[in-house]
Parts: sequence; C-alpha cells; structure tokens
Amino acid sequence: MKRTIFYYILISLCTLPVFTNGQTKSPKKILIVYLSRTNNTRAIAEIIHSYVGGKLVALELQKPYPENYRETVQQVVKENETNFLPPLKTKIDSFEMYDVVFVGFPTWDMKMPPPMKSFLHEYNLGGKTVIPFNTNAGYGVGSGFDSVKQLCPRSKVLEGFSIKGGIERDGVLFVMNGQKEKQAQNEIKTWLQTIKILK
Ligand SMILES: Cc1cc2nc3c(=O)[nH]c(=O)nc-3n(C[C@H](O)[C@H](O)[C@H](O)COP(=O)(O)O)c2cc1C
Repeated sequence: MKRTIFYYILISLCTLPVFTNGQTKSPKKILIVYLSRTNNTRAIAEIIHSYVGGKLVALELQKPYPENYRETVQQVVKENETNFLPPLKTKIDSFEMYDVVFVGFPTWDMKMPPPMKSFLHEYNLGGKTVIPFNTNAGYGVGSGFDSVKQLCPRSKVLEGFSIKGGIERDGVLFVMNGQKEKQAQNEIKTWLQTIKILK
C-alpha cells in the first residue's frame, strides 16, 4: 500500500508542468493595452493578439481629442509642455493578475502620447514584463520607448517593435491592410520569436 502511494506521488510530481527554474507555474497572463486614433496601432495590437492571445484593451479618454488633426497636435504639444496627464475612461479589472503587458501607441510629437503616460502612471507595472510597440508616420518612435523604460523602472522592459503606419497630416489614415498587413504579420512574428515570447 505504502509503495503504491509512493509511486502515485512520484508520477504526479513528474507530470506537473515544470519550468526551467524547477518551480511549477501556471501559464503567463497577457494583457495588450493600446492607444489608437486611426486604427493602425490597433491593427498591430490585433496581430500580436492573434499570436499570443490574452486580453486586448483600447485606451479611451474621459474627454476625447478633437477630430481635427491640427487642433489635436496643438493640444498634445501643450500637454507635453505642462506634463498634463489626461484622465482615462478605460478601467482595467484585476490588473495585478497580468504577468506580461504589451503597451502600444503611435508617435505623437516625436514622443509617447499623453494618454499612454496616464496609463503608465495610473497602473503599477512593477515586477511585470513590459513590451512596447509603435506605429508612426515614418519618423520613427522618437523618445517613446525610452519613456516606457523611465515610467516602468521596476519592470523588465523588452525590445520594442515599431512600424510605419499612417500619415494623418497628409490625409493618409489607415494603411494596415493588404500587402502592408502581411508585412506587419511577418515582422511581428520574427520580433516575438526574437524576444522569446513565441517559439
Ligand atoms: C497628434 C499627432 C501627432 C503626430 N506626431 C507624429 C510624429 O511626431 N512623428 C511621426 O512619425 N508621426 C506622427 N504622427 C502620425 C502617427 O504616429 C501615425 O499616423 C500612426 O500610424 C497613427 O497611429 P493610429 O492609426 O494607431 O492612430 C502624429 C499623429 C498625430 C495624430
């Protein structure tokens, strides 16, 4: 009888999922938070989601930006000068349960948009893995990924992904379809493999 119990315990232990540190752990919980005005960053968030799963959350403001591009640029420049953090309408339930948080945003004024700063101030990302991604009009991410590192000092921030999106200034809004979408899918897969989120 004793021997049967011994073998039962031994077999149970051997079949539990064991991770490289020797501890047993449940799969990592993934959250993908993004800001998007003309849906390019949203499309990137959805591609990431198709590869890694988890929960997708769009950031919305209590007081949305104007529809007009120029007015929005002016407001953003002012907000950056005064370090204003626009209040978010979005609330994320049980934020503490997530292990990995993807944070996606377009380049605005060559910086991280103020609403994403609001999010990183409002939620405690300490101890989590943070993975940034970005779309822009062709001028790159600017200081956006550096800001992620500054605003998440107690997180493990992995290498980010950035791709050219729309050029709202010139009336070019959503571009993540057809060949461009396929290109984004391939680049994102390679990036996720490089940072070891995907096999
Ligand atoms: C207020 C504002 C400021 C922007 N500033 C920049 C910029 O400084 N550099 C850049 O490359 N693109 C800039 N863009 C363009 C966006 O980064 C680009 O169109 C992005 O793909 C939009 O993403 P979305 O479709 O998810 O909103 C700006 C767009 C807006 C609305």
